[in-house]
Amino acid sequence: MQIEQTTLPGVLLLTPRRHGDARGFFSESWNRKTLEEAGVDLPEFVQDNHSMSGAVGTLRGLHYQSPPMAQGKLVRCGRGALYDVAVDARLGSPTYGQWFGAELSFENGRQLWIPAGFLHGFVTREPDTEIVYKCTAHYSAANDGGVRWDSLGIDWGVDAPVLSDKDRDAPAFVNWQSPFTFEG
Ligand SMILES: Cc1cn([C@H]2C[C@H](O)[C@@H](COP(=O)(O)OP(=O)(O)O[C@H]3O[C@H](C)C(=O)[C@H](O)[C@H]3O)O2)c(=O)[nH]c1=O
Repeated sequence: MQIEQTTLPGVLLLTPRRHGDARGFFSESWNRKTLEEAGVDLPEFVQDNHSMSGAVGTLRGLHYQSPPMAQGKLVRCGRGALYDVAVDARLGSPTYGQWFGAELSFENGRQLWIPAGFLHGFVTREPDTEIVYKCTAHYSAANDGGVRWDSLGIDWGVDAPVLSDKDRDAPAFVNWQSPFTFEG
């Protein structure tokens, strides 16, 4: 397991080992013990999500769930490729409003750990891209929220993404009141 810090303390890039052979490969995509032995202690996961986006340039985000249903997410790409982004939304954080992005793909096998208190979004780089991710809290429509994808200067690599109506109508970051506070 390769573990990399990012420019946002708390957000980690994880790359599980792949065992290749003539058939292809095998990889333990999630193993709590492996991470704990490497000094990474993630919260309990209670829900797995899986979405597929057909068109290149489909952008889902920037999303969050407000407390007490805030979600940490361990994100990976099951098919295709995507650019995954986390934004620090914790009021009082030294990195408040800062973002980090990484390409996650079937080929590179990389995963992004995004703690609760961060916005999450991604844009697809290949057709029929599938994202799978583990969440530390169950879905709660009442706590579901979003911030406009283009209101933080994020370099998504796309000018006119495919968006849901919800994402198209989301508030700009500057006009949004974060429900999260930095706890050191
Ligand atoms: C998130 C979620 C959605 N749904 C239902 C609600 C809607 O009927 C339908 C599509 O939901 P939505 O348009 O919110 O899906 P995404 O745009 O992919 O949203 C997700 O994408 C970003 C990148 C995230 O990190 C979040 O997990 C989530 O906000 O699935 C559920 O039944 N359970 C769920 O956990």
